[in-house]
Amino acid sequence: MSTKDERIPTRLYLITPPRLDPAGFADTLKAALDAGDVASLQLRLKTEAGDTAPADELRRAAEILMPLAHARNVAFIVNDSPEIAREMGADGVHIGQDDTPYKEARKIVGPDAVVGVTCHNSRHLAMEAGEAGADYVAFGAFHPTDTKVTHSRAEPEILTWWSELFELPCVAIGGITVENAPPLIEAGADFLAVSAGVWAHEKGPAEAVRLFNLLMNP
Ligand SMILES: Cc1ncc(COP(=O)(O)OP(=O)(O)O)c(N)n1
Ligand SMILES: Cc1nc(C(=O)O)sc1CCOP(=O)(O)O
Ligand SMILES: [Mg+2]
Repeated sequence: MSTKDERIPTRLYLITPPRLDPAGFADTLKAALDAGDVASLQLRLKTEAGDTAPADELRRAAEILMPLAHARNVAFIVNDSPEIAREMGADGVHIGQDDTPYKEARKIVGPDAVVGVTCHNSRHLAMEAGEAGADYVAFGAFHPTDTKVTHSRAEPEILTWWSELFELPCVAIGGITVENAPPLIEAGADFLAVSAGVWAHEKGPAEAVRLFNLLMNP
């Protein structure tokens, strides 16, 4: 088992606000991505009812936002839709337990794309996803969140358990802020997936990205 000092530093995985005007959001995104290291950006657009946004909305947002991410060496992940991920040339897709099943998603996006899977607080779901070929497993929610209605609560121990047993990266998600992030980093999260903790930070998204990076690369 590697000690904390030997570990590869945890990195930031940004998740877009669920509703946005891509042209109006572009400058905010550029400032956030220029403020520090960001591993990936997930395009997660939802209707008011919480369903996946219509395909044309996903397409337009990807057309505008993906080049900004790629210009800064930030991977662009599409949430929910492997078809849009493939069509737009995204770096991958994130699927939950109620989305396209892993095998089907992998067939659509191909062997070289990233496929991430929601595993809630389940060791079983994570081992199943890893066994199937997922590129990362996501555990959550670690804290209360207004961004998504959640039914599972994960504890930092699941990150330590995973990191000590498996090479596959693990992502922590759910209500993560600069203030509550340190125990998740310590526990072994390879990535912190954050939405409101960055976009709604009181000092602005760029400062939030800077502060998260201070935690991850002290
Ligand atoms: C990195 C990451 N982890 C978990 C989720 C949640 O996915 P899902 O359960 O499919 O819920 P929605 O995000 O689609 O509402 C995620 N998107 N990203
Ligand atoms: C998209 C998502 N999935 C979760 C899970 O528990 O699987 S929690 C969540 C919301 C993430 O946004 P914020 O950083 O604003 O809490
Ligand atoms: Mg989903």
